[in-house]
Amino acid sequence: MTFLDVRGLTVRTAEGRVLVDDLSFTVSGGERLGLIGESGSGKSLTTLALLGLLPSGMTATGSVELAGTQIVGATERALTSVRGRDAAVVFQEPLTALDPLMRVGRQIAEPLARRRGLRGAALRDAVGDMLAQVRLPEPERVSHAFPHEISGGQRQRVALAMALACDPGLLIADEPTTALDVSVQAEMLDLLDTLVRERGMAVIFVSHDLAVVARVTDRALVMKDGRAVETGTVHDLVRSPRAEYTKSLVAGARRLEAALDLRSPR
Ligand SMILES: Nc1ncnc2c1ncn2[C@@H]1O[C@H](COP(=O)(O)OP(=O)(O)OP(=O)(O)O)[C@@H](O)[C@H]1O
Repeated sequence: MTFLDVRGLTVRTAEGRVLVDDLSFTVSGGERLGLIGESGSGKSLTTLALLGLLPSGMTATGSVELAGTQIVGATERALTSVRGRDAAVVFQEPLTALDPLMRVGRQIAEPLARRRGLRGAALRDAVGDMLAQVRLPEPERVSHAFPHEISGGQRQRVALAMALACDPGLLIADEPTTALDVSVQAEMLDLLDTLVRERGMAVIFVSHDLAVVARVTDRALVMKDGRAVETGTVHDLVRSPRAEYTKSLVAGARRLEAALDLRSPR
C-alpha cells in the first residue's frame, strides 16, 4: 500500500527560482527508497518539503500525500500531528535536532510523553528502552548528559532514538552518517538498517554516496539539478544505468572501490 505519494512536487524560492522541479515518486509501507545525487541536486529540500519544513520564503506546489494527509498547503496544526507520528527525520548533523540546554533523557522523553501519554516510571522505562535499542552504552550516564557531553556518534544515536520514539511509518534519514567519523559510520548504518527492518518501517535515505544507498535501500531515485534523472532498483541502476549522470555516479563508485582494493592487498 502506498504510504507516501509525491506528485509534481516543485519547490521555489521567494524570487521564483525553481530548486525542485516537478518531482514524482511513491514509497510503499515498509519500502526503502534512496535519494541520490550530488550536492545541490535538491535532495534535502525534497525531504524538508515532505514534512512541511521548508525554509521560510520557499514554497512548495504539487501534491505530497503522507499516510492520507496532504502536506502541501497544510496548516501548521495538521503538520504538527503528522510529524513524528507518520514520518520522522534524522538530519546529517544531530545537533540540529537536539536542544543544547536539555539533558538527553528529557529530550527523548518529550515525544514519548506527548505522543504516547507516558508519565513517571513508565516514561523513565521507555526512555531507557529507547537508549538500549539504539545501543548506547552507559544509558544512565548518557541520559543525564547534555548533548555536548557525548560524542558525535552517540548524539546521532540519540537523534535516531527520538525519531523512532513514536514508531513512525516512515523514517527520513538525510545523510545520517556523513558527519560521523568513518569508524562509526558503518556501525550507524547497520543499526539504522536493523531498527527499521525490525519495525517494518519505510525509509527515505538521502545520500550522495551510491555505495551507502546500495547498502540500506532497495530502490533509488537519482536527482540532478532538482529533477529526477532515473529511478529503479539499486541492482539495475548499478548493473545497467541508463542516464549519463547515473553512469558517471556508478563509474565514480567503482573507481573508489578499485582504489580501495589496491590499497588493501591482504
Ligand atoms: N535556504 C535556501 N535558500 C536559497 N537556496 C537554497 C536554500 N537551501 C538550498 N538552496 C539551494 O537549493 C538547491 C538544492 O539544495 P539541497 O540542499 O536540497 O541540495 P542537496 O542535494 O541536499 O545537497 P547537499 O547534499 O549538499 O545537502 C541548491 O542549489 C541550494 O543552493
